[in-house]
Amino acid sequence: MHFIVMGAGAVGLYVGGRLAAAGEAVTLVGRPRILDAIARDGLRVSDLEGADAHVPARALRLATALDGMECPGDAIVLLCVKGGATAQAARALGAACPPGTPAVSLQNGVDNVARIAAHAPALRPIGAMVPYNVVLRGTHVHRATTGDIHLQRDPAATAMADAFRAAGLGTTVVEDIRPVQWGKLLLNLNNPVNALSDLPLREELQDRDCRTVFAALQAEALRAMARAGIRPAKVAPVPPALLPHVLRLPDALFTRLARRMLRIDPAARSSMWDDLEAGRPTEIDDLCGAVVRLAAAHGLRAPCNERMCALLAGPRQRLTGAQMHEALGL
Ligand SMILES: NC(=O)C1=CN([C@@H]2O[C@H](COP(=O)(O)OP(=O)(O)OC[C@H]3O[C@@H](n4cnc5c(N)ncnc54)[C@H](OP(=O)(O)O)[C@@H]3O)[C@@H](O)[C@H]2O)C=CC1
Ligand SMILES: CC(C)(CO)C(=O)C(=O)O
Repeated sequence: MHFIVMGAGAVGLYVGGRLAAAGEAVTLVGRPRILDAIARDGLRVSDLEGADAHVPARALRLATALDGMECPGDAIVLLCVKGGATAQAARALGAACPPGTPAVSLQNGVDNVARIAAHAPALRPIGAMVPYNVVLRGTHVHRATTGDIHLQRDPAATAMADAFRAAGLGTTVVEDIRPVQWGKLLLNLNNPVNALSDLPLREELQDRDCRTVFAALQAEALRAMARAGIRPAKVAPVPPALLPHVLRLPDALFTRLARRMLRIDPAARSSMWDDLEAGRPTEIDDLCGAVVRLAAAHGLRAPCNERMCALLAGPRQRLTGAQMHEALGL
């Protein structure tokens, strides 16, 4: 198997780095600002449980574009770009990879498999879900929370899951990835709250004002999902329907009940915080925007998610939980 990581950022470098450390053939396709440093220093891959490996640059193939690249017949693409970059990445992959090449979306949101199918119809898109947070600092990627990667069942998924597990990437193969992706989206509704708060995840989740904003976004999403007949899978230690209730608990009770949820590296922040800090477009439309669209398609409105989309569309803001309450009209 030859893994092509399309989008060498936090998730792509973590997954690709672990596979390469286990001896798998890995090509990283990414930006010069990241790949030049890896070409010089190699890649360090670590996790919350203490795994720590150095992958020398010679164990990786590094490419800034797919043009002219020989795509092996046994290639598996791991698509790790942000949702807004999926269409362009899929078109480049479709032009470079043999028909039928599996393209696994390790992205957040619920729309990327359809985007791959629309922009690269000859590839075989496979849905997946990455539950954990990854922190990228220079040439060091660190998994800052826990959980298993979930993969849609597919003829290619069994061998892929074996390779992932052998590399220390806990993996579960599921019959239907859609409910899992909707379950993850419920958790990702914290991304804009975390990004606006400008706090590390662990601190932000210990702030009740921030948690109640997160809960309001989730409550609207749960209502829309129920109306649409979507039953989100349990991705956190708490069942989806109970999440907003647990988030609204007073701090002391929440901290006691949600001990597993708070098992987060103190430095970890959401991927949306990374984007805001770097001045890049965020995935707000794939998260809150998806809730707004689902609600609208089923005769509902999701006003808090609508306002969150508007807040993230404007200039960079830093808001306390109380200020977010006011901005969302809570
Ligand atoms: N970070 C995290 O902890 C988690 C992230 N996710 C999800 O995983 C996905 C990836 O997130 P993350 O790893 O944080 O993203 P990053 O922004 O860290 O990495 C994506 C990288 O891909 C690059 N890129 C984009 N388009 C191309 C292209 N056509 N060719 C080569 N490189 C390209 C980007 O460059 P540039 O910025 O210049 O466009 C960027 O360096 C997202 O959907 C995210 O929501 C899921 C779980 C956890
Ligand atoms: C793991 C989680 C939910 C929060 O960090 C995430 O998916 C992200 O940052 O995008």
